[in-house]
Amino acid sequence: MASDNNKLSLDSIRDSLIRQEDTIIFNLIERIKYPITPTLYKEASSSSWNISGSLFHYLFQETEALHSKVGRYLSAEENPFFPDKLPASIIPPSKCTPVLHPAAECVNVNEKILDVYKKQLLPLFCTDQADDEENFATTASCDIQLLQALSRRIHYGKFVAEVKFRDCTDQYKPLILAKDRDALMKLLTFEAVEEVVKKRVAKKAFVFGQQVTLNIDDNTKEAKYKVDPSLVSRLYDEWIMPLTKLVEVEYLLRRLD
Ligand SMILES: O=C(O)C(=O)C[C@]1(C(=O)O)C=C[C@@H](O)C=C1
Repeated sequence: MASDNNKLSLDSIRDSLIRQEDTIIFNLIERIKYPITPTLYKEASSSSWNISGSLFHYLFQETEALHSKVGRYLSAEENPFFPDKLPASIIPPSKCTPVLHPAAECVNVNEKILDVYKKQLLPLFCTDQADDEENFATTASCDIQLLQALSRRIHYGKFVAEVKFRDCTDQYKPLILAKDRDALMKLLTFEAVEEVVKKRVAKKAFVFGQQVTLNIDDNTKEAKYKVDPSLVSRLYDEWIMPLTKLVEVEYLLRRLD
């Protein structure tokens, strides 16, 4: 969708952001089935595993390398976490006209996303602090899928910014030329939209995280949810939307290069 210039509108981009909420919430529910598993993220040098860095880092880098070979990062919607380590794609690039300005390639906030994920999000969502040795690989695979979904959503800010720039070039141009970050941030912010996003993701977390049973008596029991809806709302409020807006500003600042 985001590679089709004709269909580019703020509504279509927002529809995609809404659909991506489902992916993020389902991936979050999958990841928090497992405990935090701190050993996964520790340097493996002290263990008998023959790798440098942590097991999580090793699996993530190898996963990205494999995905790169089959063309994942040729898509403007995908942004690698380890851009310096990617092998070339065996698939040729698409012949479609790119939607984004070429400077989009320089905007990548994955380092920040990874830092926030390990230091703030995992401790917030995973209530069990233990290790689950039997599920190291499965847990790390869940991390990778969730991080890729978060990264895709946050970097979608480039498409949002492109549409806003095309729709209101006269308003954006002087602010870009003046490199006025604060004014750009103000112009691209829609507080009413953000309020709706926060409410909708909480409702989705509530609906997707319910225990579904066929027994009518179970409805009277106290409901248990797989993820706390208020935390999902906070995830969007404190991390996902601010980082999306950061991507929007960074993209706009380069839009006239
Ligand atoms: O929908 C937009 O206009 C966006 O820029 C996306 C988004 C978001 O991240 O959801 C970010 C900033 C706006 O204030 C509202 C929503």
